[in-house]
Order: sequence, then C-alpha cells, then structure tokens
Amino acid sequence: MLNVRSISHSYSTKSVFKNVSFSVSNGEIVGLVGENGAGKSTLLKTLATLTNPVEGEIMLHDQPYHQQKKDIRKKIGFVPQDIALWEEFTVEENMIFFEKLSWVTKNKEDLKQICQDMNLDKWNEPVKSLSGGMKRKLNLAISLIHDPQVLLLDEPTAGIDLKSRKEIGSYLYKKAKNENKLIIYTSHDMDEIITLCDRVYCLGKDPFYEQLLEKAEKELIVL
Ligand SMILES: Nc1ncnc2c1ncn2[C@@H]1O[C@H](COP(=O)(O)OP(=O)(O)OP(=O)(O)O)[C@@H](O)[C@H]1O
Repeated sequence: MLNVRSISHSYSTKSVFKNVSFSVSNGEIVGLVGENGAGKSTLLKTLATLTNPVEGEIMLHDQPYHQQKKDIRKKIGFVPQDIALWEEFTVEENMIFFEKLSWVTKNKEDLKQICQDMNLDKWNEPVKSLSGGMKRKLNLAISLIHDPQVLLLDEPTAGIDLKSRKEIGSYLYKKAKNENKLIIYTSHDMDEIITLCDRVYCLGKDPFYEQLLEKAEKELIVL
C-alpha cells in the first residue's frame, strides 16, 4: 500500500502541487491525468524518490520515505517520459548493462524472458534500429529487471502505434492483476486510461476530465 499524506512540491518559489493525499493498494492500476504542466511528472518523480516533497509524508507498506529511501527505491520501477537507452547497443546488451546497475542478479534467459513477455523479440538488434514502440517496451523491461513491487510510469505509451499501445496496456494490466503490482501511470490517451485503470487521479480541477470520466462511469479523484 502506498500512502501519500498532504505532500506539496515546488521548484524554488514556484509551487507545483499542494496538499496532495491519496493511497493506492497492491494490485491496483491508477491513472494520473491533468493538463500540461499540472505536475504529473513531478509527482511521479516524488513517488519514485527522485525528488523530495517540500512538506508531507509518503509511506510504502508503512515504511516512511524520508527514513528508508534506499530500501524503498529497490521496490520501485520508474520509467521516465524520455527514453534513456544505449542506442548503439543491442537489446541484449542494454538489458545486461542495466542488470549490472540493479540490485539483483539475473541470468541472460531471465532477462530475455522479461522482453519476450511484452512481445519485444528483437534481442540481437541494436536499439537504434528499433521503432519508438519497441524502445518504450525496452525502457519498461529495464524498469522490471529488479522485479519491483511498485511501477511508476510516465507516459509509457506516448507516441506509439495502437498495436504496441494495446500490448503495453494489457501487459501492465496483467502485472497488476496477476502479480499484485501497484501501478501508477500518466497518459494523455483517455481511452486507454478508461480501459485500464481502477480509478483516476486528476492533478487540479479540470471539467474536461470530469465530464469525460463521468460519462465513462469511471471514478475520478481531484488531487
Ligand atoms: N526541474 C525543474 N525546475 C523548475 N521547474 C520545473 C522543473 N521540472 C518541471 N518544472 C515545472 O513544474 C511544472 C510541472 O511540470 P511537470 O513536468 O511535472 O508537469 P506535467 O503535468 O508532467 O506536464 P506534461 O503533461 O507537459 O508532461 C511546470 O510548470 C514545469 O515547467
């Protein structure tokens, strides 16, 4: 269970979000929406321990972030908006490189299996030759190497074709429901959010999202 209690964030004097509280349980998949600049990436980075809230507290399974950051980091898989891969290396070499940086030891077959599970089969191809969708899948595969309990994904399906979007979506859904992972992700694709998510959090009041989600009978919570 992830518990967020009254957190606020600002960059120097500029406030990004204030007094945000929510909780998410294992096995839930939650969408995070809001207009450009609402603070979705900042909130995800805060949940990923990459930046600290200026006030408030976050707890993961009753462990407070501010006291046990290192331990908490091991339980989190974070996929940033920008793709960060070694373009000249193959998929295999990228997976092995990031395995070395992780806290776990996985053999080549385990790493290959993670890629195969999401239909990423270009194991021996250099990353530079992959499509945008394949690169997104590889970024996601890398975040799963240490088998994190929590997945925080910043627009994991941005700019990719419908087939890859659906593959990633159903992969994430299975991860949450079959493996009890806790997933929070941002997307501007509302069809995808409505299909995949148990509920939706919106950063800031926004009638556009309210109307859309009410029509789809999907629970929306304004943060
Ligand atoms: N490192 C930073 N330093 C200063 N300001 C920042 C920094 N990162 C983000 N901001 C500002 O904080 C606000 C929130 O940005 P953030 O990227 O979190 O929003 P977002 O909801 O993810 O936007 P988008 O939908 O465009 O990705 C924006 O006004 C942005 O300019």
